[in-house]
Amino acid sequence: MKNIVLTGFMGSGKTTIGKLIAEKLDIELIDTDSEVIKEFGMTIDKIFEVHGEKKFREVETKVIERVSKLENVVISTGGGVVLNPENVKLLRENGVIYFLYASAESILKRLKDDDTRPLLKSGDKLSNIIKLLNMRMPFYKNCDFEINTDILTPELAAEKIISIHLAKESKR
Ligand SMILES: Nc1ncnc2c1ncn2[C@@H]1O[C@H](COP(=O)(O)OP(=O)(O)O)[C@@H](O)[C@H]1O
Ligand SMILES: O=C(O)C1=C[C@@H](OP(=O)(O)O)[C@@H](O)[C@H](O)C1
Ligand SMILES: [Mg+2]
Repeated sequence: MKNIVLTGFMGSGKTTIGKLIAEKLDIELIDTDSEVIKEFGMTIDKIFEVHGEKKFREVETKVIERVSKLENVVISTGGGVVLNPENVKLLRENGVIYFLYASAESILKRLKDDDTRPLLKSGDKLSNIIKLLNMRMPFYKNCDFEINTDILTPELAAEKIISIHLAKESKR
C-alpha cells in the first residue's frame, strides 16, 4: 500500500488523526516531529531555542529522506514540511498526500493553551496563525486530497481518509 501522508497547519490534527489511522489499519505511524526529537534528544521547543529553525529544517529533511523510502505506513508531518519542495517530491514517491484543512479560528481554539509550538509562542496568537496560514496555503493546496477537519471529529476524519485511500489503492 502507498503511504498515507498527512500535511497541514499546526493544530490541524496530523498527529492525532495519524495515530487513529495507524491503529485502525494496524500499520506503523511515523511522526516526523518525533523522529526529529529523537535525533536531537530534546523537545521541538528546545531545538528551536538552542539550534534555531534552520538546523531544525535540515534535520527534518534528513528524516523525510529516510521515512519517504518506507511503504505501507502513515506519515504525520510537521506543519512546515511542505515548505521545501524536495520534501514533497520525496513524500509523493511512495505516498498519497492528504491535506488536513483547519480554519484559523479552529486552530486557535485547539492551540490556545499550547506552548510546545515555538512559531506561535510570541505575539498575538490569532494574528500569527492568520499570517502564517495565508502564506502557507498554496503549499498545503499542493496535495492529492483535502480534508476539512473543522466539520469532522478526529475519528471521522481518520475514517474518511482510510476510505479514500483504500478505494484509490483498489484501483491501482
Ligand atoms: N478534528 C478535530 N476536531 C477537534 N479537535 C481536534 C481535531 N483534530 C485535532 N484536534 C485537537 O487539536 C490539538 C492539536 O492536534 P495535533 O494532532 O497535535 O495537531 P498537529 O499534529 O496537526 O499539530 C489536539 O489537542 C487535538 O486533540
Ligand atoms: O508548522 C511548523 O512550522 C511546525 C509545526 C510543528 O509540528 P505540528 O504541525 O505537528 O504542530 C513542528 O514541526 C514545529 O513546531 C514547526
Ligand atoms: Mg503534530
